[in-house]
Amino acid sequence: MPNIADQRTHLILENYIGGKFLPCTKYVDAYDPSVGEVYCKVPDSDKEEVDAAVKAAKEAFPAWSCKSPQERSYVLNKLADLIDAHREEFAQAESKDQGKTLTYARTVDIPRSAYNFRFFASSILHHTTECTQMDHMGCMHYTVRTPVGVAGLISPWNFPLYLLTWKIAPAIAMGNTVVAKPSEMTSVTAWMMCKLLDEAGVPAGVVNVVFGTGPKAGEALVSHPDVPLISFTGSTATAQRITQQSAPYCKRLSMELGGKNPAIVFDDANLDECIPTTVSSSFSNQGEVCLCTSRIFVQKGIFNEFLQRFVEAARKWKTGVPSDATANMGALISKEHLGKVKGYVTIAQTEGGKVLCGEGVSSLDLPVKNQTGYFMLPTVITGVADESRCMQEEIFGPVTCVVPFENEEEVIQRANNVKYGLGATVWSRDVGRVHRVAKKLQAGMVWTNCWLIRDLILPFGGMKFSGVGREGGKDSFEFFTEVKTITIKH
Ligand SMILES: NC(=O)C1=CN([C@@H]2O[C@H](COP(=O)(O)OP(=O)(O)OC[C@H]3O[C@@H](n4cnc5c(N)ncnc54)[C@H](O)[C@@H]3O)[C@@H](O)[C@H]2O)C=CC1
Ligand SMILES: N/C(=C\C=C\C(=O)O)C(=O)O
Repeated sequence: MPNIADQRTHLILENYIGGKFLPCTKYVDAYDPSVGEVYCKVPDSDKEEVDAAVKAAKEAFPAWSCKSPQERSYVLNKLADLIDAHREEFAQAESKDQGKTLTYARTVDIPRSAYNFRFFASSILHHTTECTQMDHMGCMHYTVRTPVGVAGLISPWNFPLYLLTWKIAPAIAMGNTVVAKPSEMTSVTAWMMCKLLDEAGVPAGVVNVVFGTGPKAGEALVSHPDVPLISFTGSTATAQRITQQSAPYCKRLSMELGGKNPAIVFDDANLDECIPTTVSSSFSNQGEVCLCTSRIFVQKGIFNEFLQRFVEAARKWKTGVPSDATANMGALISKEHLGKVKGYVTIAQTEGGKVLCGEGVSSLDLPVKNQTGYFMLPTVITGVADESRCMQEEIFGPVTCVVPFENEEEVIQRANNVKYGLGATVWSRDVGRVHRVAKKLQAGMVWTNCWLIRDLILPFGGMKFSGVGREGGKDSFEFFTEVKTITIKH
């Protein structure tokens, strides 16, 4: 396994098709966001490479889909063990490729990537199907589930290995074969994972990874007639494009998209818990998490106290080089993305907002070699109207807005007043209120008095423009399998 952090020349990735690493004729550049320099060449795959990968996946399907759940489970567990055994190399690579802190990659991304395989290795052993009796007709009905075929998996750059394995693991556990396309900006850990597949016992062709851009490799996969199912995580705009492109083939789609997630803080909230958790929910992973809080509604009676304590805590949330063990936040993914996120701070000011800390208020303290990196301070804004762009659009960076509210009915209506519906947090000691509010919020996931505690057995996904369908436990089982009803007259 190469140590990416020690790489002195450009790393050159290869596609992984039919169990073989294959060079490409063209490449795109991938940057190290902490210095703003190219360090990796990623295959710029096109239809030809995608066709070859789909062919390999199609050929591998009959044998893999006939294996027992126990056999597939064994392979998935082995792969999880191998990722764990190489956890440090993976974490170093993820941090360099994505800009996130090494601590975050070590404690979140990579352990959870291994766990994705472990979780679906176990869950595939415990699924059951339905059976009903119709004695008056002398028959019984039951259902069977079979894998769908070649799954097309498209993943983004914010949790490169974690979100890719969140798709690969259930797909192959259920007996599908896959063609995956990671983000062209963060492809390294997917390539490293391919190096472990053979040793884990994944037969050639079961997992194929084609690297490249969305418009070329991504669209070739989406519009391939032999790929009946697409699981996608990324932006709403891309999801709309995928929906259009796959429409002629009536593909099965699962879409996990953006968010504009509210935190609602009632006046009886435990601020000692709420403030550090809301700082973390706003700025974790540089705010590059679909579930990050970006609108904080605080009840009027505690608004001033909350704001003062929240800004104080945000100022202590340290932006630093990814290897700095004391840093809470590393670099953003790209120069363009940094420009976009900073642009929202300017927009907020033109819309009457006041920047209380972060961008434009304090300056960054970074080593000389990192001054060309894509860093930004955690930024808190207040004084913006609900209709302002910062309160409506997904920023996907370390920028959050804090605004006051009067009462329960009003805040529910205001929290729901966006096109997204992914996650929300509610802070209150009143159990009745928590239940009422959680039920009325238009969000796929509501955390009360906490944030982002996950049980992978439960549904994950959003409503409105935040997604189509759910994944996790039973939902992944249903998405990655076809159901058939069989009737027997006895
Ligand atoms: N999980 C989430 O909610 C994420 C949301 N975003 C949002 O999206 C914005 C743009 O980020 P991008 O990286 O450009 O996201 P994106 O949606 O363009 O990219 C996600 C994946 O889709 C692929 N892709 C792009 N166009 C495609 C197409 N036409 N057909 C098939 N695949 C395609 C990309 O190559 C990548 O693998 C971010 O600023 C953020 O607001 C980005 C990443 C993750
Ligand atoms: N899907 C995303 C995050 C998932 C986090 C988790 O499972 O804990 C995203 O940011 O796209």
